[in-house]
Amino acid sequence: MALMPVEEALARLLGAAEPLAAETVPLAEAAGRVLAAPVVARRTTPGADVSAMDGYAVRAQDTATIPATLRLIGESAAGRPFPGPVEPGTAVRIFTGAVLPTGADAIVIQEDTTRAGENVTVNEAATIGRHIRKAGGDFATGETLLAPGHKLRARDLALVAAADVAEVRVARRPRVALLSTGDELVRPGAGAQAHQVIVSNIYSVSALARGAGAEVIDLGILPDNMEATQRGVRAALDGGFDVLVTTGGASVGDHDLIAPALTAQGIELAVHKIALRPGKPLMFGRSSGGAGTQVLGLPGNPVSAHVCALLFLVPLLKAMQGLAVPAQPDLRPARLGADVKANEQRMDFQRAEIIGREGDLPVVRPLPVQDSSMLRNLARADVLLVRPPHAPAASAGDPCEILPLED
Ligand SMILES: Nc1nc2c(c(=O)[nH]1)N[C@H]1C(S)=C(S)[C@@H](COP(=O)(O)OP(=O)(O)OC[C@H]3O[C@@H](n4cnc5c(N)ncnc54)[C@H](O)[C@@H]3O)O[C@H]1N2
Ligand code: MOO
Repeated sequence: MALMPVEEALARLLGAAEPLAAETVPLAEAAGRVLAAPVVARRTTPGADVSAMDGYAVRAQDTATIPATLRLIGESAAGRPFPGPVEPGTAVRIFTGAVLPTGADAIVIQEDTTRAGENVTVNEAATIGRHIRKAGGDFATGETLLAPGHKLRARDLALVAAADVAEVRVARRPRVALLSTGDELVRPGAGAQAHQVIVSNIYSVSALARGAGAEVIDLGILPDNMEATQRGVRAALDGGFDVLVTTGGASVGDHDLIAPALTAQGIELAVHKIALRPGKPLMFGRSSGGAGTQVLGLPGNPVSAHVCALLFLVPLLKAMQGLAVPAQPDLRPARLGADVKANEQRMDFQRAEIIGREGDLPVVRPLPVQDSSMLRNLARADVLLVRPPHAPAASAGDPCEILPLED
């Protein structure tokens, strides 16, 4: 059976992504949020010419012949400017960040002076503008500092604050609900027996979603019966979430109920089964009623769920917040550190380790176990080695592509 290419599935998913409404948040809560409006400076910074060093504000021409002894007439400290002008033959004691007094055109650092009471002797000639930060040298009132679609990083927050902007317009956080399915599933620490399986994939999937800016709510585990699955899915769709992520029950077995349950809720699956390993049973649809929840059905196998969340959920959440998202998986160049076999029709994301570097490129080698239920190698992997559909066999040293595992 021909499976949908990963690129097409991603294009359908991102094509259905609608931008979230904007909200205003105080700067202290804005880290990691995506701007919905530009940040425009509300002040010029520095607000005046200021000293960059501790020393003396002088007229440079007074120091043309050294040593030059000047009369101290006052002090300019940060927040307490000196009121009067610096006349010829005088100097003002000044500290880092303090406003340059009128008349002065240079700073002499204190290491280059000798102080004697009310006089200061300058031992190094000053040049005009030396150690002075000009007014507006950083930015000026009315300048656009950050554009919409920009994710606020720690350093941006300092810039926004310095621009006298106390709150920012950002995209609302996507609200994501997680629904696990499977009679065999129990919570970690709840005394799982041999025939049971511990719910693991939701922890990695929620961490990825939170890392992409979402608020995540775990709606629990549904048993493998149609009625309960229908009820659970309906309740989740009524919850007003932006995205519903289901895990498990995505494949073709008798107990794989997610696709029929979604269909019964009127959701048309725009994606169902893709040319991806791990992650073939991935499905995606959008509920037409209410909040228009996007539904992403992830396979139960925890490696498959994680890879699908990286490839699909993370870009979807970013796009909803207004971030620019590549139309294709964001692959990076690398070199093979081992021979690899020819690939079949599914794009293959193999857990791999970085074993060295060749020039700028990492050299990567697939880990020996690629089973999509095995978590130790996923945790151990440095990257995913990507093998395109129908790629021929390749040798150590050949170019290849990788997908970073953490954002
Ligand atoms: N005849 C076929 N069988 C299967 C196919 C196929 O095409 N034809 N596809 C296989 C592929 S590929 C995958 S991947 C799996 C995924 O199937 P499901 O999404 O239906 O997942 P389940 O059957 O519910 O579970 C699979 C496996 O994962 C465990 N699981 C489920 N949920 C969780 C969870 N929240 N945390 C940890 N582990 C979980 C579950 O116990 C199973 O062991 O189907 C293949 N079969
Ligand atoms: O594609 Mo499944 O995800 O092989 O394990």
